[in-house]
Amino acid sequence: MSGETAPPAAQPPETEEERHAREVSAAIDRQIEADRRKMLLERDDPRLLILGSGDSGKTTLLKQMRLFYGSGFGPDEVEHYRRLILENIVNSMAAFIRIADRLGREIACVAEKAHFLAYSHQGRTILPRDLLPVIATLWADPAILAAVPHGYKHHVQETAPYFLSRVATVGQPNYVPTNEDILHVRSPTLAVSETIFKIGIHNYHIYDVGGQRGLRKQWAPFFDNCHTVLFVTSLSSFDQNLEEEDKPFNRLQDAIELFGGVVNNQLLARAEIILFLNKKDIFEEKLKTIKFADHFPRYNGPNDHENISRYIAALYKAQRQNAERQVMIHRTCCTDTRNMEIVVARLIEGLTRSALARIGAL
Ligand SMILES: Nc1nc2c(ncn2[C@@H]2O[C@H](COP(=O)(O)OP(=O)(O)OP(=O)(O)O)[C@@H](O)[C@H]2O)c(=O)[nH]1
Ligand SMILES: [Mg+2]
Repeated sequence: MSGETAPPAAQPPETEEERHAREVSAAIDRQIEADRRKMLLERDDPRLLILGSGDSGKTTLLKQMRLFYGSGFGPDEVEHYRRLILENIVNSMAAFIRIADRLGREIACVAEKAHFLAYSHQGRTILPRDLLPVIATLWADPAILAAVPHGYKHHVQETAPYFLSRVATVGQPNYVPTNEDILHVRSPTLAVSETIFKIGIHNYHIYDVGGQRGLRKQWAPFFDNCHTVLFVTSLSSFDQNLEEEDKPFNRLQDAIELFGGVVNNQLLARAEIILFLNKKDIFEEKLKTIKFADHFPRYNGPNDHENISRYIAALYKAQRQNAERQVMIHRTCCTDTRNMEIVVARLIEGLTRSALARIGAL
């Protein structure tokens, strides 16, 4: 052996096809590496799931967060909400007329009733000018006002009086809904949405789901990697039944059982659980005329909101199989920006602390 190494055999030149394959493979490797880096970077982003039954205020909570941390509502969205407000006005007035009729209450403004009933809003994006005083007159009619407290039994949107009482203004063709109006619009969520806010050093990923019974099977894929569940529930639903069911089923009871499924779910075992007892404004108003014990006969305390909201909180907490599991509770009115500013600021402060602890920065 001379110790010399033989020169490497000459490589045949790369064909056009091989060069193309090599470039494609390198591009795939680069993409995989970019995805891996993105995943590592995003792995510690706080992920929040807003869960709860339909109409409890989940999307309204998200709207408040968008006002505080996002860029608010763009012109197309505002226009979308303007149209929904008009639909809400027409549908709820039609429902109140039906309820007044069913109650045997005679509507005094006969001509306005006939005018309204002859109107069809289908395919329209504005209300005719002559309809605005008609609706305003009907809204002041004692028979319609008597129908309002019965609206919830007939699934009329709770925020209907907010818009009906301002029909002369919000019904104008050039009306631009305010943020407060937008917070009051009901538009059921049908598919899960993701919103990302940059707050401090973190990108918060927030998922808003549809809470109606038929939509809850969409939730589970989002349980993996969820850091925090914001479970939104309506205090005021204690005297209401679910809309979608054939048999009457109490909405508060449904929400409590739904909470049990979430708090005991193994995939969420490490997630923080924050419970929002929402719609405290409607709740307090209802308790002036409705006895809680008529709907929850086991309750034998006074009919006041402090005692009853404590009782309702205990019903939720009793769902935990692990009694050590922490559940932070906020009593909220999600349509009230001043109330929510404080609640959301405190929430984000806590979540930021948890997020920093997760990456070992605390
Ligand atoms: N008065 C009052 N109304 C509220 C409150 N929170 C939400 N609402 C209203 O309740 C209605 C339902 O709220 P959403 O946020 O759409 O409910 P959701 O939980 O997202 O409902 P789904 O999308 O069907 O699951 C809207 O008209 C809101 O304006 C509250 O605290 N007080
Ligand atoms: Mg929603």
